[in-house]
Amino acid sequence: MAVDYDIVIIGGGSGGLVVASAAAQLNAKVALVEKDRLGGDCLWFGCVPSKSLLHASRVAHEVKNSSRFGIYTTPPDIQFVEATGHVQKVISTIQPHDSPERFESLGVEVIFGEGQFKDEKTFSVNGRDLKARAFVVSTGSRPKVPPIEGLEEAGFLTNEQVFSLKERPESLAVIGAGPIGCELGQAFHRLGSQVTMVSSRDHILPKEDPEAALVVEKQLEADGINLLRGARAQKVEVIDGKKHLWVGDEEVVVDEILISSGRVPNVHSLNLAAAGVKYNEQGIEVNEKLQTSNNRIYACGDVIGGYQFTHVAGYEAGVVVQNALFFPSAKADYRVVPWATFTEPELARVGLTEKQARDRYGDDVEILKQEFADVDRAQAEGATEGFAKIITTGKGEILGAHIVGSSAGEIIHEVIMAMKHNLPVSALTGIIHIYPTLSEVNSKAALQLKKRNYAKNTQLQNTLRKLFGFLRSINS
Ligand SMILES: Cc1cc2nc3c(=O)[nH]c(=O)nc-3n(C[C@H](O)[C@H](O)[C@H](O)COP(=O)(O)OP(=O)(O)OC[C@H]3O[C@@H](n4cnc5c(N)ncnc54)[C@H](O)[C@@H]3O)c2cc1C
Ligand SMILES: NC(=O)c1ccc[n+]([C@@H]2O[C@H](COP(=O)([O-])OP(=O)(O)OC[C@H]3O[C@@H](n4cnc5c(N)ncnc54)[C@H](O)[C@@H]3O)[C@@H](O)[C@H]2O)c1
Repeated sequence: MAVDYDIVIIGGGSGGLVVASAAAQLNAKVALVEKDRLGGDCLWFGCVPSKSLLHASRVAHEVKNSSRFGIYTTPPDIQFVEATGHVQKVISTIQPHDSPERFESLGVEVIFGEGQFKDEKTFSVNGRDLKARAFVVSTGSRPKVPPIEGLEEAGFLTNEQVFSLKERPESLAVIGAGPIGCELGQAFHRLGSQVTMVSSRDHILPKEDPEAALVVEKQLEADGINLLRGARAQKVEVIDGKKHLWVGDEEVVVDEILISSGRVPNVHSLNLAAAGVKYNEQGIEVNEKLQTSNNRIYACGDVIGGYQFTHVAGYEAGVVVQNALFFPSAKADYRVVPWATFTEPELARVGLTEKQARDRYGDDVEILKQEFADVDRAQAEGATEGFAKIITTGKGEILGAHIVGSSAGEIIHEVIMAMKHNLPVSALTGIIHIYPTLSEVNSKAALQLKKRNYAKNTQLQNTLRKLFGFLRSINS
């Protein structure tokens, strides 16, 4: 039986919008179902507002600390509402790119509504039954709220409310020290809130290289953030308008609580069972072609768990477009997935950690670590905290990289390029780096393998010693 659409996409965020625009530009018949606004978390409550707020907070910090460069100012007068005004301005400048009008102009039928699967071949929304050759579920994720006694009654913020606050909370407890907690904790603290961060682990950013995460942790504490490690909030109570939070033996009294303790996939209202789509707590189960247990239905982005980043949702969307519109042969390849946490200093990563590398490659692992303090540009800018750590095999195959420091999220790209194209680490010393740039941290790290191998090669050293001796002896 004929169907109306080549592809019906459910969820118009980072993943769904890429599928929609690519499919429409390939002349497929496309419908996009969105329950709220196009743009998803990244535009409204995620990447865009968080990076805009972080920038404002970084400026405040720079002004406050400018005396180290001989620039004296009065303490900055931070108008919080104007800083969040900057955030909203950035969102509205970017938003037209994700607007219904733009997608309609590409030929996408945009349907606003929250629908459900009726059966294995039908998605029903606003009383209409949509039948398609393929469906894509890209409904994203939402904040996971931990079971803390009294939290619901006391009220709390998540990333969905925090960017539209009209007043700065004078004090803020941040529950969870992953990327959301660290980025927003630092931003609010630098904009004038007194921040207490509660980390269930002994260190912040537990998914990162521990040594690199420690550099960020030290900066958060140097900023003045009160970090409670290895602790969980148990109870909240509102007393005289303040939120009293019990964390182990400590009682923390704050104006607001921000929850940043992980994400849950948006699967529940879709009636996935009717479509034969399996899911678990992490999200929808997919194979490497991003097909669900119903091979006509694909899924991508946060809703499949895994790497929850905008650029990964976009990458997966590309795989889905190929497979859903044509023959399903493309496989998602996660060998080289980079990301960054945009605190100051930034922490960027690609590939394996030191531990993962040692688990897989045993003793055949080299750690090439270069401190920013030995990079001239870092000295010039007073940005000497941090390092680049490139992990390779003895022969120089790049297994991973962890850069913590100023602009780490930018600097890491040449390592990503080398790794993706299977270039050895020597490729990073084989190009001329502009002097003085922070990117020299990569070539300096990479050079260490060459030096280390030369230091081990006593035969070559002796040969060269003899050769130069001979050349000197015949030089008249
Ligand atoms: C505070 C914060 C900061 C972040 N910073 C970064 C960053 O700097 N870099 C980065 O790469 N990633 C960042 N992320 C992660 C990034 O936002 C997500 O990985 C990305 O948005 C996932 O894209 P997605 O398409 O899966 O979901 P989304 O972009 O969230 O899109 C899902 C869409 O589906 C819609 N939807 C949900 N349920 C239904 C339904 N039943 N029917 C119809 N529509 C539905 C939603 O309304 C939404 O529009 C951040 C996240 C947060 C929370
Ligand atoms: N710069 C970026 O790319 C960026 C920024 C923000 C978010 N993100 C994405 O969003 C995802 C979600 O971020 P997140 O920070 O919410 O989640 P996360 O899962 O990465 O970190 C949450 C942390 O909270 C801790 N935690 C859980 N319950 C707790 C409790 N009751 N008390 C104290 N700590 C508790 C967890 O152990 C964990 O370390 C990230 O994994 C990332 O993929 C990316």
